[in-house]
Amino acid sequence: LCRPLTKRASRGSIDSLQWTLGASSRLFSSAPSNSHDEDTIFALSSGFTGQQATAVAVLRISGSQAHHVFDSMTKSRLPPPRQAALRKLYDPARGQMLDQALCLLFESPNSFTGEDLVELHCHGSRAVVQAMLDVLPTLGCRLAEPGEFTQRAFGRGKLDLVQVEALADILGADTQAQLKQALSQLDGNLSKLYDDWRGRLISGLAHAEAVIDFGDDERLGEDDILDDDSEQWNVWGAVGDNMIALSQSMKEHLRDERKGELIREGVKIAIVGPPNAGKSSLFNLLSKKDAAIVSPIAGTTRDVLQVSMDLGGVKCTLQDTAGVRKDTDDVLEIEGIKRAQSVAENADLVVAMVDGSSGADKAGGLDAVKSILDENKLSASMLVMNKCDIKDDGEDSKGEESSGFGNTYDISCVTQEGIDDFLDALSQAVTSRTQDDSGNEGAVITRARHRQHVEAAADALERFKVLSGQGPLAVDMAAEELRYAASELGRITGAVDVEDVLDVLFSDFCIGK
Ligand SMILES: Nc1nc2c(ncn2[C@@H]2O[C@H](COP(=O)(O)OP(=O)(O)OP(=O)(O)O)[C@@H](O)[C@H]2O)c(=O)[nH]1
Ligand SMILES: [K+]
Ligand SMILES: [Mg+2]
Repeated sequence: LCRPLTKRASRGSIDSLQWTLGASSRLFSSAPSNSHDEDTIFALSSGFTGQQATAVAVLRISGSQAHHVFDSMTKSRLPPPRQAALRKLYDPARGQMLDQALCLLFESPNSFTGEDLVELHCHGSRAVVQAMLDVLPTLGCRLAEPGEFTQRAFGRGKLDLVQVEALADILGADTQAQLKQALSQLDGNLSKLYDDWRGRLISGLAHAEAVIDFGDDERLGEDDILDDDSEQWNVWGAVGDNMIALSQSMKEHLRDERKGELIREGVKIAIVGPPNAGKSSLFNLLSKKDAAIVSPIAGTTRDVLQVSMDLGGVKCTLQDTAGVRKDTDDVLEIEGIKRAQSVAENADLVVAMVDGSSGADKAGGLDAVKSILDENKLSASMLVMNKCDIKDDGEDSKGEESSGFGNTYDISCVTQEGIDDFLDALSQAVTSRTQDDSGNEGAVITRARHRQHVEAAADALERFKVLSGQGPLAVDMAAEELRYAASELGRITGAVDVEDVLDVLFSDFCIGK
């Protein structure tokens, strides 16, 4: 943990967090402490564009010398911890006043980093910020690497890895749903679930260690061990049942339709349909931007366009695609269709749009859309019949070909007829894909990284299930699966530590007596 972050990530702390989290979790495990980590660091923690002044600029100083650094800049006594105090700040070498700032002092371990920490709420002008950045390095501290404050918080156990991720998500949140989810994760909801599961695995493992080390004649809770039905020694007993129940919980946790990940990453909505259906018109209408070119020429859109939008508090990525036709030799068009198909395949929600006006080839349009969607995508899609403003009254806009699609909506991008209803339905579809009605209190998987580890742990428990039925000779191997599952969960929160097993062994089973 204590090695410096790469200089590649130099654009501020969020970038570096992303980079760090993308790297191997081993980075966080148990690197030895070095002098780099003992440095007292400082950084401008509030946003500063470098162009425009802000009312306030917050500088943070963290490390063993933080209070000393602050002390040397003021000519009055240090304020008590956690109490805001107005102080004049000086360059001690020249005696020149730098600013008058609101100052906050935190004492280790009760600070964000867990170290002694000082926050200076200065005036946010370029001159003040520059003066502070010039003077601080002369006082025995150095500029922090991106993300280094958070890295120290992790190293001192103030945050676990899942909470570090949550912090990055809070800083990157665009929508209320993202924010709510990240705040719940920072609060420790997800960590608690994984820690709890890991605790159960370690207990199970401790039981196995006991059986292995002392043999089953040690009477490790005789009732648990004797299997009534078979009248054989069942080495796992209730512990085995507990592990199997745990594997059920994990499987349920994984059956979440990626709701948490969808909230975090955004719901991908693809608009697909034949040329000239009005896809780009709808794209512009929904995104309230003139982002896509609209024209009566079929084949106007070639590339995939996308915009982010907020639908009912959920982040969505709306994608416009090239028109799809079944029979074409045009190389450019074929490439466009290929891209449209790939966008549809990767979308969480497909809006299939055809020209529903009188005289339009609806059957051909619907047929073309069907040719690029698989059955699941098709049945979950929303079918939009556009241009209802130029449709004869009473004419049924859709024919038999619309069977297989999801609900149908008649709209006009020109008169905006039917748009409100369609938008409501779209919002609802997005919400139903992201709302967690399991009552899980926010303990949902938010990243593929979590999913991978939980899946690996669940797989290990499946193997445990088989091995645990194979009697005393397989205890070793079954225990190994529990160990593996526990370490996979430990990797999620960054807490892998084998000593736990021994701790539980002696505290839970009292074998030493
Ligand atoms: N009357 C009427 N015309 C529409 C409506 N929506 C779009 N149009 C017109 O239909 C034509 C095609 O619209 P686009 O939005 O470019 O259609 P597209 O599906 O993106 O077309 P490609 O990108 O070429 O596949 C344009 O002339 C639009 O002005 C509508 O609801 N009613
Ligand atoms: K067009
Ligand atoms: Mg278009």
